[in-house]
Amino acid sequence: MGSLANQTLPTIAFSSQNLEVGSSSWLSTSKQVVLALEEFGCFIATYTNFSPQLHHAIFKASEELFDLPTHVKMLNTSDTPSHGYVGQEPVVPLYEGLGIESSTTVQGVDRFTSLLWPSGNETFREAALEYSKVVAGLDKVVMTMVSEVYGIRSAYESLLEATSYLLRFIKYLAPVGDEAGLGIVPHTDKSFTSILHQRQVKGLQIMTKTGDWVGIDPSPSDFVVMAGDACMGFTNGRIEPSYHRVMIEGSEERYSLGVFTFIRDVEIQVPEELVDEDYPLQFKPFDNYKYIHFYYTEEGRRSKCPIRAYCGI
Ligand SMILES: O=C(O)CCC(=O)C(=O)O
Ligand SMILES: [Fe+2]
Repeated sequence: MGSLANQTLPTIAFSSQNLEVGSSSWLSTSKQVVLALEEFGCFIATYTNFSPQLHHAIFKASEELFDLPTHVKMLNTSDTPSHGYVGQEPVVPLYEGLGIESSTTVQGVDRFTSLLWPSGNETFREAALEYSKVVAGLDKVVMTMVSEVYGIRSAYESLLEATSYLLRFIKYLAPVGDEAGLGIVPHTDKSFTSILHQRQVKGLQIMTKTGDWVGIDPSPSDFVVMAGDACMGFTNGRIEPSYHRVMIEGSEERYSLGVFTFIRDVEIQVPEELVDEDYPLQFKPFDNYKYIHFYYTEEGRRSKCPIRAYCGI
């Protein structure tokens, strides 16, 4: 238990062949997606719509962002915990992150860019918007597949309309000394879904149902697609969120990116199709953002399964 297992997560390729909704390869990929999410809460997606140019552009933009003085980065504030600038935290001293809310919209990206670069930064702006849109496209494909397999397309489509995207830029310092350093504590995301992308330096680890940590190697075309706590509340417990952490080794800084989806202004409710004898109703309707605030209370922090503590039946 707790060791680093020599195991790999399922890898699923998303190419022009299986992206055609309703085609036979789309259906078989959908089943693979659901199996992977039910077993691991996540999987590795290789996405052909993602170009190496965009990979380079977004990480160059990230370096430029982190090179700004700390007092400028701290301008990135938010009403929602962990959505704005986080850095120099005693529990995770290697971690630094910034977030763009509504990052698939011109307004969201413009607001962030002009706050940090008052005289503008066109290359950053373009890379952030393009990256968010491409990754949001992958998220939509994945969740449409899940909703098709579960027979809940219309329930998912209502949530899709209310989806808000948060793009987080993350940087970890190299640990001092030879020991691996904790980059981010073991946790599940408070999101509906999360899509992570890493550059060069590995560090992301996922816990399997047998309690082993599995490391995920970075690749320029790979994304880690994860279910968050809100997805468990929607799927009536069928898909459990992925428990993960970051351990940093070696002398290189690590850069990663996360696109997190959250459902805004409408309550997440278990579709009636997902309630049966095997899965009696497990969650009351809940608000994704109120849930985040609950998580940051004493009770939320102490709870072993905060989503059940918040709205479990
Ligand atoms: O840096 C990573 O790869 C993971 C980040 C993460 O888990 C998070 O921001 O919630
Ligand atoms: Fe996470």
